[in-house]
Amino acid sequence: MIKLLINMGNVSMSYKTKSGPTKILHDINLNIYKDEFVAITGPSGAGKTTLLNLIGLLEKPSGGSYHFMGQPVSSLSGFKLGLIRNRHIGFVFQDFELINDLTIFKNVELPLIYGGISHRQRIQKVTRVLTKLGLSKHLHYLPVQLSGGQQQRVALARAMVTEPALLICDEPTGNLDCQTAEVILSLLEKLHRQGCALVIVTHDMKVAARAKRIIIMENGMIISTKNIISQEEEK
Ligand SMILES: Nc1ncnc2c1ncn2[C@@H]1O[C@H](COP(=O)(O)OP(=O)(O)OP(=O)(O)O)[C@@H](O)[C@H]1O
Repeated sequence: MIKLLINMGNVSMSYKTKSGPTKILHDINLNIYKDEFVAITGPSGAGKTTLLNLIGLLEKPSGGSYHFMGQPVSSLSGFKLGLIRNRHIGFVFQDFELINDLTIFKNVELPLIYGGISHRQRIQKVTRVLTKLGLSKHLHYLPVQLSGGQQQRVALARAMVTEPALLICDEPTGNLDCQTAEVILSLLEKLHRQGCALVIVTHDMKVAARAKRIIIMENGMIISTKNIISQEEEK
């Protein structure tokens, strides 16, 4: 198993705008290892989601080098990136992003269908993960029939079902009340203890403080990195 999941060297990201290319991320240097729990925080517009999209292989950097599990991202095809995402990365978003006309079971089954997993194994895996998250009685419900916290647990189940090496969460508790947010955070921490690397974008410093390392962004740059265990400023 490769220990270094993410290796970014001087990564930049530009978007085309009417007035020409606009650089959103500058000189991002970042390593994330397989046993890490990292929070990314910073003001609105700092580039957190853009960085998360790069980490999660949803977009390719405009410059610099990015290796995911040792593989150079810029030279991989969209198809290959899709396979890596399906196999190794789970995503959880603020607004759950469940498919509203599919049952809970089918929502969670989807990444396994894309991954070519057999019908028998899919039933086992989906039932197991939904039971683990306390949703065994809701397999045939539609997302709208569940509370926000339950929907986020379904989203978490969908992200976990492929047993990814890395879980990427964009404001996972942003739409939840404190108590429900705590349930989701505890589940994420449990997943991390079981060996899944976590990267969370959050505005909430109480959420960020649960991580082992906090990365603070401003104006498209990483301005500081704080290691929570040693309380030591690295930069
Ligand atoms: N597709 C795009 N085209 C052009 N500009 C973009 C695009 N996506 C993001 N941006 C710009 O990049 C900057 C960073 O956006 P990003 O969403 O990464 O910030 P953020 O730190 O996640 O903000 P927030 O906390 O408000 O979600 C913003 O100025 C945004 O307008």
